Amino acid sequence: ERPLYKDASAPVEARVRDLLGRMTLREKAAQMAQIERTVVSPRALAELAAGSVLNAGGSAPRDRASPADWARMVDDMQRLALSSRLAVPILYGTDAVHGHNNVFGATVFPHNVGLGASRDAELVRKIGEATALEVRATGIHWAFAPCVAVCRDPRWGRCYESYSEDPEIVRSLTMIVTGLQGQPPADHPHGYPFLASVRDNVLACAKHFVGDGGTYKGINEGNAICSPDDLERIHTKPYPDCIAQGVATVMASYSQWNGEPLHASRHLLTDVLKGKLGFEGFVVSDWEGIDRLCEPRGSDYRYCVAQSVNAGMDMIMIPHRFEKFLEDLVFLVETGEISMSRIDDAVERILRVKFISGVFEHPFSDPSLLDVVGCKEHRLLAREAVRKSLVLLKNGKKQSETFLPLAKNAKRILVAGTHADNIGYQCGGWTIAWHGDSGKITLGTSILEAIQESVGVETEVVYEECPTEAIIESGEFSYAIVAVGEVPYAEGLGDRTDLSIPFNGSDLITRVASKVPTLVVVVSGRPLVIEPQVLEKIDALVAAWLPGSEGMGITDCLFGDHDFVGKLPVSWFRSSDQLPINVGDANYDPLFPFGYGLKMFRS
Ligand SMILES: OC[C@@H]1[C@@H](O)[C@H](O)[C@@H](O)c2nc(CNc3ccccc3)cn21
Repeated sequence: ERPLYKDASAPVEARVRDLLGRMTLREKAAQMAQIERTVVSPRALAELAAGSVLNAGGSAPRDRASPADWARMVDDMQRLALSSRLAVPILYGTDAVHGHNNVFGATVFPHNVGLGASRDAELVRKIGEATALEVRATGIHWAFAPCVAVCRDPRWGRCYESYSEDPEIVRSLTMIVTGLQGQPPADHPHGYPFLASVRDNVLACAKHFVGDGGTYKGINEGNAICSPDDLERIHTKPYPDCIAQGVATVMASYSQWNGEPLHASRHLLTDVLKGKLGFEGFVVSDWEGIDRLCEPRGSDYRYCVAQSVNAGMDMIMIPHRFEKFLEDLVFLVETGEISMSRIDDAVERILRVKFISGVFEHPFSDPSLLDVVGCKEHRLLAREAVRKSLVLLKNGKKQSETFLPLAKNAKRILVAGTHADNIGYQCGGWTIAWHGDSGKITLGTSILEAIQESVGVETEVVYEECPTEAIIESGEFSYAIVAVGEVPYAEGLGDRTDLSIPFNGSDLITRVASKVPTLVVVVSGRPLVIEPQVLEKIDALVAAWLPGSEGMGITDCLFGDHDFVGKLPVSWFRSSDQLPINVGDANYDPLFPFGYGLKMFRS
């Protein structure tokens, strides 16, 4: 008769125990494996029954794949998994970290640093809801979000993935977990994974546990050197809030704490996260995260597997060497280096998440959701998020005068700069490609397009990415908007000690502002150096962070339809040699302090 684990009316823990009891050691080891979509095969899913699949940043069924292409791909994989001996469905995971950013045409929301400037937990929850729907539309069950790093040094290439340098802001914005997963009932058991609706919600992943944003000099995958108190007070701080919301998974950090790699830290993964904080979901490694436990990377894989699994790692994001992983893990258990009780704990956690996720009852995608990807309602939400993320840093050269709002019916305006007409630049990393890209990489509205859309018919908009002196001088412009900033980057590619405005942005600003009243919009993942002699020349300055696809959110404020509400979530340093500089430091002397943000209108 029907095995208990297939009975949806049975208690989850009974289903877990029943299924676990039926599994061979190899099947248990396979459940602990997460493989990349390009190594999926009938052997991997139907024969060996791998537990999970992911796509790396930028890895898609094809160029500009449609939501239906994505859903078909995931459903095909699921069909293979369901043909395995015990028919345990896979969980498919993806980095939907600012919308469903791998998918062409999906709504691209502001990156976390901009949401930190909004300080709006309810907005962030709604973004989670919208993102969950767009992810579900493509048949995907699990988002590797939110990143709850507390970035303490903006030289870090992942600074923009952090909501703030202030752990309290990060904590409040963990509300995205409730958006992604749904709201747990009041009596939901503490620490237990939760998913409200298999149709509308996706599993979340709090990452990267712990101290990813606290490494020395912001070096990516580096070493966080701090006391246990500081680790808890700053970096661990957001995790209890994620756990209280029923977060289903936690991803381990590539970084080390006082020299100990997180991927091999029994103290932090087991004693703290699972013990003290009571986390009952599962811990997943980062990409080849266990390989980094030996030198050369992955050379002694058996050692890497033993160290991480014994530390409390439950699922390994391998992502390619699946059969090597299987072989090593089975060997380690058979030789007693890893106990069967540790394996059972890991597999119980994985099965628990699969049962509460509803994937056993609803293993396939819901085609009725397909039109939700990039829908108008979500784009309006993203536009609202952009508005609320902007920080007004200067408005007028003298105390009395104000420069913004800009006139919509000006005779002639100059729009200039590398970031004025570039969707890729305004989306930043983790968009379509892993480290992002330049140009029309997805659907959206550039700053220039938003300006053209916002001004009156009589207004002439002159766009020059890099205007000549002649154009600047002869143009008779009412005012100029200069959009400059950083090109997209991800992870270590974004580690930088020179935080001046790239492409000689400061020179362009000076050339234009010397002749024309000028607003500067900075599009970046972090504060950039603005020299005093440059700052004094410009009439207004707006930090736009990495706003994503909805450029209209910027002009909504520039032209006065909405006031600015954003406040700096990070300290705006004067120069890189001040770093690290965080609110609360002694001799705190930023150009603009944490929490700073002007309004246009007297409220
Ligand atoms: O995309 C999966 C994960 C992502 O969720 C993590 O936040 C991030 O740390 C992450 N990085 C990679 C790939 N990293 C990598 C770095 C250098 C060379 C090749 C891959 C994958 N992932």
